[in-house]
Amino acid sequence: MLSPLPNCITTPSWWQLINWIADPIGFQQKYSQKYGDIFSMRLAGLGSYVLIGNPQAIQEIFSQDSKFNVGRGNKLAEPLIGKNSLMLMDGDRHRRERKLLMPPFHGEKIKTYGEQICLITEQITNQWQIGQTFVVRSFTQKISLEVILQIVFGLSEGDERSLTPRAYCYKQLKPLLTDWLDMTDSPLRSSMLFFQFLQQDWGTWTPWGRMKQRQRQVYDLLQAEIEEKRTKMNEEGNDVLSLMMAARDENGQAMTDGELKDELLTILFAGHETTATTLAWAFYQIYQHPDVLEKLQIELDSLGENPNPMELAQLPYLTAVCQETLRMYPVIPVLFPRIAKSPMKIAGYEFAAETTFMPSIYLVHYREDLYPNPRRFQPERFLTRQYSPAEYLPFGGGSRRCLGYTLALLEMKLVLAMVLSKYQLALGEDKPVKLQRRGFTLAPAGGVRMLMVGKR
Ligand code: HEM
Repeated sequence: MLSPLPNCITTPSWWQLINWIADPIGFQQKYSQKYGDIFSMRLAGLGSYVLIGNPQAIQEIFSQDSKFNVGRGNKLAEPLIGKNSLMLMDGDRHRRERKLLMPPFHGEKIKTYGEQICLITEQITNQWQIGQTFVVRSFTQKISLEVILQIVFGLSEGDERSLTPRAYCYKQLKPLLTDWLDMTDSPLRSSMLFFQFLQQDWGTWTPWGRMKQRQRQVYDLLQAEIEEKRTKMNEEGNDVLSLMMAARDENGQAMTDGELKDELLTILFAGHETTATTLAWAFYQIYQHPDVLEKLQIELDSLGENPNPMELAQLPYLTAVCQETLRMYPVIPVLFPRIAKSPMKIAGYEFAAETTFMPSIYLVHYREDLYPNPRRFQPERFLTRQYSPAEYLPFGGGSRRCLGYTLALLEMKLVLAMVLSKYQLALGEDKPVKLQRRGFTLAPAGGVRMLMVGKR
């Protein structure tokens, strides 16, 4: 017999939704203390979700991937990334699309991006002045946007004197994208993503109208860029867009312009904020722990001057610092919702078809039994213990595992390595930095203020 959903939160569903939007971490802390590592919430207008912080149950979900629909559960993101996004696909279509998109993000290809990431970091940090304070999240956001524009979209400033169509597109896209993403930079402004009644396009005097206007402008620029690239298909093409345009599925079909544009936006949304925010947290933790900073600098110095990016990426302590940052600060606190296609048993409970499960990265990453003193930043734990995919899941798992995790990790390591080996920085403020919702992600409120003390 089917059981009712386990451990249902009893407050009204509209109240649960408001609390989920305002503070998803506080929400999960409160109810996991009350109900344990599996409980159910009801979000008004969105439905019921079973939140799971139990690694065995998550392992059961990962190992039965094909029994869930995931794309359908990501419907909330459709107004931002378009209906042709990988994130909204299921079944064979999802498998085919992932196969098309995967090669530029893995294997040999990824190695070629290292030099470019180092160059971008150098160009942006060269602008720092001694004695200057800056918001570290704005700086990491500049880097990660530049990485996406150059490596994924294949755009760059080019020659200032002769503004080519590509350089024009780059110049227009940069402020437009930043502006667009900043439209959901607080819980209140993010609420339009969750409440359908706020999604009214009544021109530029409504927040949603402004959002849609920016989106149309971005789509027009991307369309122009795709057409321009198509005329030069034989000449260039080390960027992800060129590789996507050249890719063919097993029936010899190329991606349509609509698919290309939606996938570019998906990559932008999935890859830009996430990496920038995680890097900001890494700086925050490293500069709060002088012993961690010292160990990192000794490790980096051991490679001598101008080390190869791939050597940097393999440093064990630097890797552990990135892993620990991703553990403590999951930018997306829960994985994509998994909707059961048919009745199923998870963790001993019988669930009906259409039950939606949300594996919680946050709940797993703060388990005392896996991570003793979970509130303490301790990179060493990753040097002494191995974690299974259901015990450590910053990039999700199974067939939906983050497409860009190799690029994200490479970018994190190289940016940290470049900055820590060249500059002396300090935190600009003593007070603890809190988490704040930014769209679908969680970011440091205020962005982490830092001071440029000098060069090393
Ligand atoms: C620190 C940075 C990042 C974090 C923490 C992160 C995390 C995640 C998580 C948790 C998921 C959901 C997985 C699941 O439900 O099982 C995901 C999916 C995804 N990520 Fe990332 N991500 C990061 C960077 C990136 C980058 C740089 C890109 C691309 C350049 C990217 C592209 C994607 C895509 C396309 C998906 C959807 C995959 C699918 O539906 O098949 N992410 N990411």
